[in-house]
Amino acid sequence: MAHRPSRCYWQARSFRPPQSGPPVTDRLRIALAQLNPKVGDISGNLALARSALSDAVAAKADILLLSELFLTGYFPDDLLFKPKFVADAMQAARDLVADTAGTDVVLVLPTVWLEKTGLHNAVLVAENGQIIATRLKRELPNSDVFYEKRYFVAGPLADPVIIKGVPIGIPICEDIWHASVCEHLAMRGAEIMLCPNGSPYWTSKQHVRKDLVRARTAEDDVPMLYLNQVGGQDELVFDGASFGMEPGNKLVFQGKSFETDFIVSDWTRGDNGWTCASGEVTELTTTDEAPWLACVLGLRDYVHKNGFKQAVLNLSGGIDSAVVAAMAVDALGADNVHCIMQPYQYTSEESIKDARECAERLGVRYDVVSIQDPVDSALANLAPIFGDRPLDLTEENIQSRMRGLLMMAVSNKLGSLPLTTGNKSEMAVGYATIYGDMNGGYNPLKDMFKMEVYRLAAWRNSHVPGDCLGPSGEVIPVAIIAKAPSAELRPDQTDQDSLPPYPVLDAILKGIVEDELSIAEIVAQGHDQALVERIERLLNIAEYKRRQAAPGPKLTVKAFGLGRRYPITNGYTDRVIG
Ligand SMILES: Nc1ncnc2c1ncn2[C@@H]1O[C@H](COP(=O)(O)OP(=O)(O)OC[C@H]2O[C@@H]([n+]3cccc(C(=O)O)c3)[C@H](O)[C@@H]2O)[C@@H](O)[C@H]1O
Ligand SMILES: Nc1ncnc2c1ncn2[C@@H]1O[C@H](COP(=O)(O)OP(=O)(O)OP(=O)(O)O)[C@@H](O)[C@H]1O
Ligand SMILES: NC(=O)CC[C@H](N)C(=O)O
Repeated sequence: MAHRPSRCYWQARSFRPPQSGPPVTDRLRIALAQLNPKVGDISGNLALARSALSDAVAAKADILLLSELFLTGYFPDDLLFKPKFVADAMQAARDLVADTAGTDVVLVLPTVWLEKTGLHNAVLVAENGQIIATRLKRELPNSDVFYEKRYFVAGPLADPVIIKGVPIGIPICEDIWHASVCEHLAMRGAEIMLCPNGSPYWTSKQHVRKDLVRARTAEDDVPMLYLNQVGGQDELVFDGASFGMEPGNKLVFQGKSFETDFIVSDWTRGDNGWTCASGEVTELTTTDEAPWLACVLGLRDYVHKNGFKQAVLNLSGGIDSAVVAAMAVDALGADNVHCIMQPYQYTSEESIKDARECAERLGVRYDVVSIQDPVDSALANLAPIFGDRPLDLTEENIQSRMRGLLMMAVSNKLGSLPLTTGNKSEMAVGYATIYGDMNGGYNPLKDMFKMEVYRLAAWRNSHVPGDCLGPSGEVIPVAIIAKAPSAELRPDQTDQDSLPPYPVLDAILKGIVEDELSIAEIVAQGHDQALVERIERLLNIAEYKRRQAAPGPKLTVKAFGLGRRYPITNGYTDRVIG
């Protein structure tokens, strides 16, 4: 059981600031810079940090905290294997440290740092142009989307750093997910904890973090300031939502979610430790708003950070492409989104009408490009090879591939980033055409089950969340939400010709993918055994498609991509024994 010091214990801690050290203060103004760094852009991130330092000076802050691995961005992956990259990041850190000269701000700078022991995920504490302390992350996360042990050496349990005479504990992100680091810091006299993070979003994460900090502050009787970064980075979205908490579950400030923020808080030492003059407590995002904002921020940053301004997508009159179009408008603005309807002989009048209506409501550029001639021409040219073989998926996939090809042509010519639209249910079972509708650079729905897509479409029709740029009102025509999903690749086709109803499919997939259940356990939930076995088979044999699929934002505890590494060539099948 974790050690729980009492207030008396707090007052009798073994560690006290040295008498010869800086004068002890009873007041601290602490600034947290909740920023959006770009991975690898060391000079751009340095400029952001310098601007934050100026803001901290202007705010008369005593301490400025930046987020984890700030100058490289979180997470730089195998860039860390390049000695020059590490050297450049360390030089930028030294340059930033030098900038603190002549200011009253102590900078707490998380950065990659090479020590005799190896490469570390570290924090430098800089005062008046000098590094006054270095602290090394002890708990290196190595599960799901994290693999820090591939790069870093773990640091030792360390003492607090004396900042303006106050012993401050600096646990780094994963360090607070285990009791021992904070417990040691408290034992050694820490009076305040400053925790820099690179903590990506997924369902309930904001509440999970609060629970953790509530536990640490209760165990150690020390307040904590939790700083997270913001922004999209390939498959991850960082949601910010930084906060401060005193022991006793007292939330003293709450920063913005999915937006940058600069939070200044005033702390005073009293008989019972440090307390904060409570600051602004912004509302946490709701269950519906959070995944929408994660998709919007992920999409916006993917487009902008990769040098694009505009996006293009194929708009079918179905729900998936309508939702992606709305997200793209929220992310980039209507002027920067281009939708293309590409009808073939199986495309219904209703789809053409619904696609146009959706585009008009969103205010985007909309073009209709028929694929009738190029598909028919391809089929005529292939006829000598196909002979008298019956029509099958081959002909359907040519339609899809023609649409993908033409969208890529528009992307090449106009310089817009192509978006793809396959939801998590489809991507799970391979219900998408490789090099066809799977074409595209980024897929906002990759980690969103189909029923969730419906739910969020209805929700977006009555909300314009956060800093979204799209119009208010019913941007997705209800006809699109109400109709049966269809790929329209042959007459009268619906998704349910090939798949079970989506509520059933999603429940089975959640069991297999997110909850790691066995087939027997899912059958015990009331699902048909033959169906569960079929879905598991489809899931496994579609791994090759997912491995070639566009990235998309992680929204759930288990997303396809970084955090779910399955073999493509895979002989394992779970079968109910008995
Ligand atoms: N292990 C492996 N490694 C690498 N490649 C592998 C492979 N196994 C098959 N393949 C290749 O993949 C091909 C099969 O995949 P693919 O060509 O995608 O074709 P396939 O998966 O057979 O068909 C596409 C599916 O997507 C559905 N769908 C739903 C909604 C919309 C759309 C749309 O397109 O708009 C499509 C459509 O109804 C159909 O069920 C094989 O012919 C083979 O070339
Ligand atoms: N006629 C079309 N014009 C333009 N794009 C199309 C057309 N048909 C399909 N697509 C593209 O292929 C994607 C896959 O089709 P799919 O049927 O899975 O999705 P959807 O039409 O958006 O939604 P739903 O599955 O609910 O019908 C679409 O999202 C769209 O990007
Ligand atoms: N950067 C980290 O150490 C992140 C790990 C931590 N488990 C989180 O998701 O917040």
